[in-house]
Amino acid sequence: MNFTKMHGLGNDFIVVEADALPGNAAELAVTYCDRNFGIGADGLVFILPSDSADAMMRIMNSDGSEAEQCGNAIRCVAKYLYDRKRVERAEISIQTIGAGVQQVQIVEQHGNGSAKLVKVDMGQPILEGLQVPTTIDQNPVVKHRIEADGRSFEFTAVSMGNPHCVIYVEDAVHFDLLEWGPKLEVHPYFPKKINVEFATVKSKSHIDMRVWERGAGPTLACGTGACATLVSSVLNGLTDRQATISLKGGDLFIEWSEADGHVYMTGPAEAVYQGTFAV
Ligand SMILES: N[C@@H](CCC[C@H](N)C(=O)O)C(=O)O
Repeated sequence: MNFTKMHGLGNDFIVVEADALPGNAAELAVTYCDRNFGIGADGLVFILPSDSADAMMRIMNSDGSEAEQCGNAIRCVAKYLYDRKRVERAEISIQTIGAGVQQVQIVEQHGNGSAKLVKVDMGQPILEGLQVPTTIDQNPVVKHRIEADGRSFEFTAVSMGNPHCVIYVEDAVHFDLLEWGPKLEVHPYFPKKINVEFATVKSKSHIDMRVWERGAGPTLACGTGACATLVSSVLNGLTDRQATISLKGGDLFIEWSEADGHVYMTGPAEAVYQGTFAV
């Protein structure tokens, strides 16, 4: 199988174009996402035919679980389709499992010649607690207390098609992600587990964020996590509706539009190399 290694801000993927999802997709993800015995990646992404969009994206986390949506991967898929002229327009539609068909735009990066950014209409966030899903019947779930291993946090729950729990801490950059991420990911509040974002608001338009991803662990960036963090920060009265989210791998620009209630994410996507692997 041919693959292209791609990343969005260091959140990296093995990207494969195929006619159908292989029956052993989960096993392939575990094998080839392994950073020592495989190619190494946070996820295995399939670009498949779609009846309702230019293409369909399906993503397996590095532990083999399937995610409903992935913000950094959708930018990579759009860039792949554009660069290979599979779609000869700057507006590309991509079908996802958890967030329907999303519109993606390839945009010029201001003041940087031919470099391109990718802007995605990530749709409306889901805020009903039971829909995120959490076990909490509230809408929205904001500043809700959660206890893990003797420590207590406050979280806000947001789904961008996939579930997120946003927690504000004093210093997200130096926060002990490896200790608290895995404990919160599997908390009983979250029937489908959860992606955990630790955030520090620097100003009304700037947030530092670090992420522990469901099924992948600590990654350098999370697009849906950045969207969830901005939505949470607006709900908590901490920021404006537009902000730069600084992740370990770089910055994403996120806007929660007042006009249509959709979240828009803008950031880079890069291809690194190509290869083949055995199925
Ligand atoms: N890195 C992603 C999210 C990937 C899926 C996630 N681990 C999940 O299981 O929901 C992003 O950029 O959004």
